Amino acid sequence: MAFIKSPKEQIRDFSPKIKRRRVGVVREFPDGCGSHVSLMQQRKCEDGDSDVLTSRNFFVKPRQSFQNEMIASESRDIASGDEELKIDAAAQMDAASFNGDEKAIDSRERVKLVLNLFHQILTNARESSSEGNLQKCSNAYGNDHSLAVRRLFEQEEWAFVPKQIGSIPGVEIGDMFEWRAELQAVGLHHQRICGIDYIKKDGKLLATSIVSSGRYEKNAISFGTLVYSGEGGNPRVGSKQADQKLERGNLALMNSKEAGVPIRVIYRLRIPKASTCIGANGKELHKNTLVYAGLYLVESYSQVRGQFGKLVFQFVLKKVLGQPNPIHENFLSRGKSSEIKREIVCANDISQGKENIPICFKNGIDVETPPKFDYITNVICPSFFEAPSPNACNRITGCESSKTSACEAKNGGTMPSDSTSHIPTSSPVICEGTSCCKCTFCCTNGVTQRGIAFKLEVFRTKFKRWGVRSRSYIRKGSFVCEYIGEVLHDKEVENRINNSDCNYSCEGGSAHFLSFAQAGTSDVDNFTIDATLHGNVGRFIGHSCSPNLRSLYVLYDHVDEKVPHIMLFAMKDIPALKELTIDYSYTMGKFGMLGVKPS
Ligand SMILES: C[S@@+](CC[C@H](N)C(=O)[O-])C[C@H]1O[C@@H](n2cnc3c(N)ncnc32)[C@H](O)[C@@H]1O
Repeated sequence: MAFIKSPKEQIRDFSPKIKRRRVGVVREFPDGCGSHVSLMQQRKCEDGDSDVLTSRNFFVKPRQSFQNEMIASESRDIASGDEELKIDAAAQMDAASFNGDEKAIDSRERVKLVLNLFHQILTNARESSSEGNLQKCSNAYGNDHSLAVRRLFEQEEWAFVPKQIGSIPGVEIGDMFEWRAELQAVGLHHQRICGIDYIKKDGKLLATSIVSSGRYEKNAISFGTLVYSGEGGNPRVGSKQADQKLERGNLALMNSKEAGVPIRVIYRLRIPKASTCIGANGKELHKNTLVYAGLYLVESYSQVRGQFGKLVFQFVLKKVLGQPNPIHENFLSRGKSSEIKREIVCANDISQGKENIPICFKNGIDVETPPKFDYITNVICPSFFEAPSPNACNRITGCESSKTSACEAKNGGTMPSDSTSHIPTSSPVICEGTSCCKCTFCCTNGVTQRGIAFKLEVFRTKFKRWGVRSRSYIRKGSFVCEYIGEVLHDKEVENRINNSDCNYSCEGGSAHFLSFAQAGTSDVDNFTIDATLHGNVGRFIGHSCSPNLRSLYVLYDHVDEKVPHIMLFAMKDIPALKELTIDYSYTMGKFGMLGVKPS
């Protein structure tokens, strides 16, 4: 478990360096929540998270065998006359034949790399298609996706994952894909057209994975249960109307039921036009997205008369318990209007064009309209605060890595980020590349400076007024938003609350303060961010005892650790439409939210 810290390390990371003087306001959160969080509870919060970045061994497959399998596998999709023969050849290749040199690669990184390579190859192939190359190859291999997968495995032998039963290392529940070829590239499902994939083990066909595409009669109604129609005899996918036979995929599913073998299930979602998702490859996905939903067991099967009067196999699959839902189930329901559609959009963009991505306001509960406040995208510093001039930085010529740069030195010798996220770090403050670096935007360390990258929306909750959620899947570690408002001395906040008119007591008792204490500061130097009158989407983020966001202190436009930017990051993978929450308590991440008690 790469990033789970020992209790000692957590104390070092999170405990305030100074004892903080309390200001005269009271934190407000549900009973039993938000009070002192013990270390064990903190650990539980973090442990509850699936740590997908565990290293596993990865084996390299010999070139000859994977090529045979690819040829057999693709031949089946292209459906030639001697299909049966080739299927058997493919099925005989099972996970056991997977031998070769051993190479330790982090499995999650491997999956990301494979997808990147796949897209790179696809792009290159498309670019060269003007010269007619792609056309020629497309004809030979099926289409450009097949070609890209094939080239990927030819060029990068290690990338090939043979057909196997069970989870694929590095692929997580909720991972999203745009094309079937991507499933093939990462080893989730090797069939490009057929919904059922299988292997032959000890002379028996066993299903490895299925893609529920909704092209057959029965649709998924929930992630817990999938009613899946067998293959064959479906004119909608080009075959002749006929009774389905207990052979190939159908036989494999039946055998898997008898053997109690788990099957990977991939759903094709019907994502409403207005929403977006971020796929495992970091791309924004729109509709027909494929999502990996986890392992399922065939519970029963039967033969029923289908809509064309022919016999159809129906398999009922149940999700293996203990696995999370990959995404909001509304995406599965079709035909009837979902909760999401019934919501009224109160404002299309509360940021009024100030954010990269519009932030809309939705209310499906009552007739309340959005509260009024001034939307800002930069913290407002008090008049007495003078942005200190950054320390001399030796990274002045551009993006080349320099072990001695001020940023790296401040981050303990490394940059704790890749191009989209910050990895957990023991450094209390992350230095992202100050203005002196002159490479703020091209460096991978400029994660938060690029602004909000997910389609966030403010929505009406049942019990705590407004909350924030994302319409897209957020991967663990991703930057979500900054908490923005006016930076004030605690004393000033206290005054504002005591002398407040409606501004600090209206909005149903909601308060919008976030206070932080820093090492080496005196009481006089304690600051609070007040987002009551001026703020951003962060002011609507609710409290939870098991939050999905955490804060990190980030410096980029100055180096004054007293007033860092408070950046909120996903501490776990967050399915689309799940409410985003932070822990308001003081003990997590050295900051706390102060709320006014509702009258
Ligand atoms: C930063 S605001 C969050 C946005 C707020 N819900 C709103 O409608 O503006 C903090 C306030 O939200 C409410 N709140 C946040 N999380 C809550 C929770 N888990 N249970 C009840 N109220 C909560 C409290 O009124 C708190 O003072």
